[in-house]
Amino acid sequence: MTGMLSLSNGQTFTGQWHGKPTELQGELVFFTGMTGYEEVITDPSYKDQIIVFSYPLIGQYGIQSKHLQSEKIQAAGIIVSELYNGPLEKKAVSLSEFALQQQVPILSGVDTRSIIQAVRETGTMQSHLSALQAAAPSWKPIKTDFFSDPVTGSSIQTIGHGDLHIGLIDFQYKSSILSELLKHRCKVSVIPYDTDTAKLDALQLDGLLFSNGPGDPAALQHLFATYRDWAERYPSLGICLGHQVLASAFGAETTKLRYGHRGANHPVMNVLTKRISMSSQNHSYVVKDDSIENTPLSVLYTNVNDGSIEGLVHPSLPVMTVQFHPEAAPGPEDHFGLFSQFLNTIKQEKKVKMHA
Ligand SMILES: NC(=O)CC[C@H](N)C(=O)O
Repeated sequence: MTGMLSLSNGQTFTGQWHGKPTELQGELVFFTGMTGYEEVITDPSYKDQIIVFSYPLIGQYGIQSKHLQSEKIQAAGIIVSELYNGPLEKKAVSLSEFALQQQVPILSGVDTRSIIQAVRETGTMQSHLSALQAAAPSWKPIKTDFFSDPVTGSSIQTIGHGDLHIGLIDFQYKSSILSELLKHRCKVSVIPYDTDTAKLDALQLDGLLFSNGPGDPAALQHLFATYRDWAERYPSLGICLGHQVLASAFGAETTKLRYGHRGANHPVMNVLTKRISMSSQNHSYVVKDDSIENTPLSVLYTNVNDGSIEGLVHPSLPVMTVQFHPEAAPGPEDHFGLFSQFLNTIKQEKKVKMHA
């Protein structure tokens, strides 16, 4: 079956449709990593987006549940140049089978280089995928607020055992972030992002990890004062959306990049050591450079390609944030050490308190 992708700048692309015939709209973003499609399509930060993969062959190793970042495909649609469907290792299901089960369409056989060029030239766009080759209906605005409804029905879940008890502030965390904490033998409480401060305090946590998440961090503005209070009282690490939210809580502003950073080889520099390392990234928004002066925070990491802010640190509190993904999944493991650094800081704080 033939399918069509229409972009809001008027360009259209036809390819082969995989899945039930349907049509849908979503923000079109591109991922440049050569591997890692299992992690990418299930990463909740890609919620409702249509992902174009720049690597020309996708599906080579099927889908294995251990790599998934959440219980389902979060992307609204998947676009690839060539789709591989087998043969595969016994344990793996094919990407197209997995997507079919979850009713997420794949468009293959498309000129992904031209699509990505269009996104780079026009910037992130609304796009329409259709099996019926129907023209796009009138464009809906891109959904960027995933946090306006209160979290109902979710409660605090505690997982694992260990000396340190970490609160994972849940903006729809990637499972690899939780696994990193569990690997370091932490007890982790997953805390809905709009939990009452009294409930959070009752857990007697040793530190907070503000998770990644979809959409615009400004959608959480109503909670910035609360997060600042938490970060001033608990050692805190922010990852991606968590970084943007903590920066905003301390007075910074965020803005949307033209087409975002999504890939597995984004070089970042530690401005103190001048050391450059490779990072995994998936974001549209960044903390605005000139807004840092309104905060107590200072820049610790910058992006080598475009100079944007990649990490912040508080001068006197144990608060650190990174725009990139230290948990990788997918991507380089250069920043796994940030988890031990965060946990060692907490241990030091605890010692200081014990002897005070
Ligand atoms: N991975 C994330 O946490 C993404 C953060 C935010 N939704 C952005 O696109 O910038």
